[in-house]
Amino acid sequence: MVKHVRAEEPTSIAKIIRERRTIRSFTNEPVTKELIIDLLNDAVWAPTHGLRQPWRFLFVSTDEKERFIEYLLQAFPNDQQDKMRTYFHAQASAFLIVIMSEDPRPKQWEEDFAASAAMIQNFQLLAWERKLGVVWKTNNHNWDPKVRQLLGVKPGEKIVGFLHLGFFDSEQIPEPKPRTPAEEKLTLFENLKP
Ligand SMILES: Cc1cc2nc3c(=O)[nH]c(=O)nc-3n(C[C@H](O)[C@H](O)[C@H](O)COP(=O)(O)O)c2cc1C
Repeated sequence: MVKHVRAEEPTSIAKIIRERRTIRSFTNEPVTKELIIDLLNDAVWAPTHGLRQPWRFLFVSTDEKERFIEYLLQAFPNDQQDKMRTYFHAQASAFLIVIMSEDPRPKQWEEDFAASAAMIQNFQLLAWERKLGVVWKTNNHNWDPKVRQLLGVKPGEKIVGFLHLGFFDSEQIPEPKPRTPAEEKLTLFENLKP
């Protein structure tokens, strides 16, 4: 019988899950569509109820970044454009926008949102393995009708993640933010007091 004992060394999956950090500063190495398609073709093996695969993607490569930022700035008031230009330039080398189709049925909506999040985490872990850093951004502009329109997000769709991407320097990985041990959030049935 297989015993489910903890290995002396973390498995490679546990290692990557623990080591992955949100990365906010990137090198100049360009991010190409070939790499992103490769990563996404693994990430989409996430669980998805009813095999609905509710996601689609908009990718902006490093080569297109400058033109994309100027395009997107149209959505922002004049007095915010300089700030947003600096922000987008400084905080991404490329962008991947994950768009989910919104099922009007609440159960299916939740399942689809959960599947999209699982797929994004797959992507983040796969990217980490290739030294491609990710910040999963949920800034207010993800809900802005002007941003949605410029990005071709249709009624009945939502932006789940505006991912800022770029290669990272292994010497400059942020310190981990320790997690609460699961035991502190775990109730054993023997102690359950409803
Ligand atoms: C759904 C979601 C939304 C997030 N939105 C943002 C965001 O808008 N801006 C940001 O800087 N980080 C964002 N993050 C990244 C978290 O801040 C980050 O995961 C957290 O600080 C823990 O750091 P770590 O990923 O390095 O462990 C988001 C993460 C998730 C899962």
